[in-house]
Amino acid sequence: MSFLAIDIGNTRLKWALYDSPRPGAVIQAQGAVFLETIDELAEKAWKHLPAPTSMLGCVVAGEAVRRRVEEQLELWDLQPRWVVPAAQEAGVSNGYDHPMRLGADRWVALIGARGHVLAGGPPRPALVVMIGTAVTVDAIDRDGKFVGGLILPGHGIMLRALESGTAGLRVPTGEVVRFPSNTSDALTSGGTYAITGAIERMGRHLAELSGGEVPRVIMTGGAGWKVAPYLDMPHELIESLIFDGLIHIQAYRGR
Ligand SMILES: Nc1ncnc2c1ncn2[C@@H]1O[C@H](COP(=O)(O)OP(=O)(O)O)[C@@H](O)[C@H]1O
Ligand SMILES: CC(C)(COP(=O)(O)O)[C@@H](O)C(=O)NCCC(=O)O
Ligand SMILES: [K+]
Repeated sequence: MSFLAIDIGNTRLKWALYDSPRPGAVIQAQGAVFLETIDELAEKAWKHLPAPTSMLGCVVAGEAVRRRVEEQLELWDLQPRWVVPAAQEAGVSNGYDHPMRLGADRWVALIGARGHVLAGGPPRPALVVMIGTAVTVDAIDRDGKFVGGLILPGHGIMLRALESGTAGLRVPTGEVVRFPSNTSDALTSGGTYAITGAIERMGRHLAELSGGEVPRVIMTGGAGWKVAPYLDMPHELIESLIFDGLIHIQAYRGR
């Protein structure tokens, strides 16, 4: 009863093969590839995998990319299935004005985070932070309702925007420091603190909404490890958050 989980972001496709579609399942194989090389999955990374019994994925990289991945999935006799954000799923409700317009990765991460919250004790509010191509900072209340979230440019996009919009900001990567005294450090620190500042602000908003209760902060995404050291609030890095969410959805649907 193996289960293939796939997360297609704007930069990379991440996949993991689990031994079952249930929380606590064990990863048998996993990988990540840049979108430029997704057409090689069937002949490379997936070639020698045991055929998965089922799959579920989330895509925010567009229809064309999704179709290219479905072609790779033809390697196996498998029905491709992709999460479509809804008004509710797996015990989480969606407060977006138009629930289907929420990024599927955000929706799945929220469901994964809710699973971690409930597994860890009594219900409490949580911030779900994803540091990928873009940065998202999503708030879920004590009752499991997604109440809203922020979208920011990721670090790479911030730098490219500054490079292309100015004459004098084309410099090597710098260090994150409190009082940058050169252009490289100013850009690197500016980007990092823009992200941590947004997280801290959303943390305050959610705590206020929750009568002062401090939310659990769960961070994920390819560049999460770069930002985490500068975040001045207790938090956890859970690399598998999206996969955890996909497993939750699959398990919930299969009950
Ligand atoms: N070894 C790495 N490979 C790819 N991206 C990396 C790596 N290390 C850090 N990153 C950062 O992670 C981001 C991609 O993260 P990811 O979660 O895969 O994004 P997305 O889900 O948007 O595709 C890149 O923008 C980059 O800044
Ligand atoms: C915000 C995102 C671009 C994040 O993408 P990512 O950084 O994971 O590649 C994606 O979740 C998306 O396209 N969302 C749709 C719009 C929304 O969530 O409101
Ligand atoms: K993502």
